[in-house]
Amino acid sequence: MSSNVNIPRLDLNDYLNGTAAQKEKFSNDIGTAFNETGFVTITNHGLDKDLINKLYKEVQNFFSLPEEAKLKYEKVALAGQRGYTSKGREKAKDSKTPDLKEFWQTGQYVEDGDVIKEEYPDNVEVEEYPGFNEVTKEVYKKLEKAGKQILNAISVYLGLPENYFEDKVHNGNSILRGIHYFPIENPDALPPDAVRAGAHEDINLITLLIGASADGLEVLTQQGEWYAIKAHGEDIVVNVGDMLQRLTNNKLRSTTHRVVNPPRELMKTSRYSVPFFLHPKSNMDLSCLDLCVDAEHPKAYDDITAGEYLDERLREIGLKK
Ligand SMILES: O=C(O)CCC(=O)C(=O)O
Ligand SMILES: [Fe+2]
Repeated sequence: MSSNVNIPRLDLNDYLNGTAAQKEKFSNDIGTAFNETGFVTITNHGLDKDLINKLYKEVQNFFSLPEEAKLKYEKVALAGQRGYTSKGREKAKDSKTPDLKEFWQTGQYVEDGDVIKEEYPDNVEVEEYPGFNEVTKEVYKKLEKAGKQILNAISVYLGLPENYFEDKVHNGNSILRGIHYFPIENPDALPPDAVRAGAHEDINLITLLIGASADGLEVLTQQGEWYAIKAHGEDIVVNVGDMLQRLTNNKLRSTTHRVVNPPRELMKTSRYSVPFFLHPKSNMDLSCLDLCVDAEHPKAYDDITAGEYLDERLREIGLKK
């Protein structure tokens, strides 16, 4: 494995409360890493240890419910965008075999009277565990806030106004996803290509991932090697998604990543993780930014809105018919 993989550990507090020099360094470091590996880890992101522990406890509670109880919350007609998605439904874009996971999705809470609320399905509430609904809401709001702060830093790196994304992500179509990679009782019965999460790129602008309960996340480096991400304790992992790669005409990279199966002796254990997929509103124009297009970097993508792009991608991963 190559040793010069640039996945820096950055302190968000440097950007928010630091000196002008610390702020500038944060923007440059995150921009450079997003240009090279597409991944960073972030400390001081606004979620404390107790909140993260509570989140994992509630996520485990929910997935421990019997399958019939969970299926009450499955909304196939909503393309899994809210509530529960059962085992075997989602696969990576270029894969035929579904991922070895089940998940829950919480969407935007529009609480300021914005008419955009009509565009979004209501969130689904878990009756058995009221604490699940409370903690997912709190985590959604805190990760959304951290995500907006990170987008400000990226805007500065790109030479855009610091608030470039503000109106585009306000009440945006972001999703908090609680994932359970379930135990495999009989590994020999698995299709040979069955993995926890097949190699993929995220669809959205940026993803903020709360440290998973076990190893397994790997990123594909520019040298074509798989590199294991190790997040320390409460750090979050932040990566670029395809919408930001498109907008920046490939200046920021949406890096391929996957979640590998555990070694055989750990196959009967669960893995939990909670990514937050930060999306803009559906009307955001994802046409490549003029300042990312020049003779050396000709425009690589057709113009599209975020809403059109999301529909295209949900079809490719099997969630939308
Ligand atoms: O579970 C993880 O560590 C990553 C999950 C992921 O990449 C995704 O859901 O897009
Ligand atoms: Fe991902």
